Amino acid sequence: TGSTRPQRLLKAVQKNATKGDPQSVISTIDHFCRRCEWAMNVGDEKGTILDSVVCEVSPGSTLELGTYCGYSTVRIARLLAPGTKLITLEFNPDFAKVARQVIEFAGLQEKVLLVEGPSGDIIPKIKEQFGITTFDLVFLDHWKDRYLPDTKLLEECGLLRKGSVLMADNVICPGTPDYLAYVRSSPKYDSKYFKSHLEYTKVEDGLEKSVYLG
Ligand SMILES: Oc1cc(-c2ccc(F)cc2)cc2cncnc12
Ligand SMILES: [Mg+2]
Repeated sequence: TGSTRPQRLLKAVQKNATKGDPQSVISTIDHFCRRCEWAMNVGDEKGTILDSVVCEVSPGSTLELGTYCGYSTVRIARLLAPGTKLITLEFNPDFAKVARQVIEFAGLQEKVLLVEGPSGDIIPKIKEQFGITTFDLVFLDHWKDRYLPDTKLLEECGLLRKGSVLMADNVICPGTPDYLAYVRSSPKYDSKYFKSHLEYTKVEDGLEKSVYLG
């Protein structure tokens, strides 16, 4: 049987990137997606915006919803201060299998905890299982119909604090209308749209940055 797109992306990383060099892993995946096969990574254009927010927040604790092949996991983890960690949740076991290898190839496995399973089931267990009080930064990049319920779950589970930053991918394409309406109308959030493009294309997309006001 043939390989999958994530497996072909992993092969490209193993062949062309430099072990232990996160930037080479990022550049290799971007090149693969532009020249060989499009894949749903946040990409280089939106990735640069994400990088700037990660640096601004300089998070002690980070949550990523939706790992896929680990591209944004590597982007974020490479910027984290020593001793700080990123928890990333992935529902699809085949994606998780590839992501673990990409993250390890980048040499970032000590900074990343990849947890397999549905975000709605895992989020309520995070405090007790991983000793997290609150998240300083959350990157939402999973199924679009989970953005709003998972955000409400993070609130209810006391995983957000005054100043916690939510960064949401794909708020235009594929689009997350219920999530956008919520963070833009709720008095609990201060929300801002960063206009960009769908990864590796000219189609409009963007990131929504929402600061939790408590
Ligand atoms: O960044 C993304 C893009 C797309 C996507 C797929 C097909 C298409 F035509 C347009 C956009 C889907 C995603 C699912 N999960 C997380 N991120 C995604
Ligand atoms: Mg995305």
